[in-house]
Amino acid sequence: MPPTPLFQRGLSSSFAKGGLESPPLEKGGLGGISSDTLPNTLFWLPELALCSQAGQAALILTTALPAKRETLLPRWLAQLDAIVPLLAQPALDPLTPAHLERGASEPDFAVWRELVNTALSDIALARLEKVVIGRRLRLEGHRRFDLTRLSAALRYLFPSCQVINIRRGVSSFVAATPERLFTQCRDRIEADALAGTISRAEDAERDAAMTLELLHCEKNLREHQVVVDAVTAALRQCCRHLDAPDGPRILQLNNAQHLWSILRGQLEPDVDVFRLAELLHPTPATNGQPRQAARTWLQQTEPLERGWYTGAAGIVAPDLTGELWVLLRCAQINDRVADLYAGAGIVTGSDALSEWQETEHKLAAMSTALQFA
Ligand SMILES: C=C(O[C@H]1C=CC=C(C(=O)O)[C@@H]1O)C(=O)O
Repeated sequence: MPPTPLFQRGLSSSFAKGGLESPPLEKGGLGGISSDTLPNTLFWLPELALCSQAGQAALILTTALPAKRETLLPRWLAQLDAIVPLLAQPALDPLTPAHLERGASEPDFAVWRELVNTALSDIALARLEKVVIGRRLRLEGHRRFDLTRLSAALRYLFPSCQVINIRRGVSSFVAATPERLFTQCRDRIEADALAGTISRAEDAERDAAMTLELLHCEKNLREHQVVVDAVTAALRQCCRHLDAPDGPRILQLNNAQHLWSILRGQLEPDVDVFRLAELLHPTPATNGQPRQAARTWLQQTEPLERGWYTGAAGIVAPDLTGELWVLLRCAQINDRVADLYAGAGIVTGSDALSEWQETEHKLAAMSTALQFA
């Protein structure tokens, strides 16, 4: 029986929320960025936070000092009066699925094929072991996307994923990600290694055969092992004890199935969420291996501004422990326009067309949900 996870998959407590784009902290700070765009790092300290964990609930109230007690209490009570009824709101009536216009892919397939072949040559020359190439697809709706409905659709379609919705002015970044960077609870850490993908089949027998195929596919197992090794090496730098990797097992989503290992360890004292993010992000599930060579390769070769795609977002508790998720299966949304992102890991044995098809399956996660938004 697999060990019980520290937290169920999902944000289980909430205090400060943070996020960063990928690669983090390389394109200047927050200064000069309008409130309608997503800067490279965001950190929110909510005035009201409702937490529930292990059967206990708490309300955390925060204010900037100096503050007057006489005005603070009525303000918090008014905010609670406004928020609490929203928690019990009935589900929205479903909309009919909308047709979405498919726009350009950046890169298109011809350029993608060249990129994959360049990556394969660099891998053959031992400049890289693995690199994850990303693409962006624009979809346009006939109505303005409703983000509440979108989150509801994503939660329904992807119950094992973490739905993240970062709103800033007219621009939003939404993800239903299957990949947790880590969960830290006191001195324990759990991190996901998620890499190696096959699609799903409608027919149950065929679907089961595909699962077996993935579990025994040499190329996918190698692609996965690169991530397990890199996460293990990162955790060794901050753990006094590491369990043997738990996996690979299969994580099944309705549009794809992945090889998934969980890495667990006991942390050295005083390791906080920021140190863990620095050590673990980005893993070779989104960047490549060796880390710096892959990052340089992507900066020089990938014709794409990734923005928040492959960045990370999550929560930081008052004791500076927390949980971060990798921003995958995501879209940047502005009114009726959504830019969807997906990528695929390239290792020896990868083929441009199958990797492209894999990104199509990954993009389908968000495009399906957007039809109902
Ligand atoms: C980079 C993505 O997925 C990662 C996570 C799971 C499987 C992956 C793969 O098989 O390539 C990727 O490493 C993405 O969804 O854009």
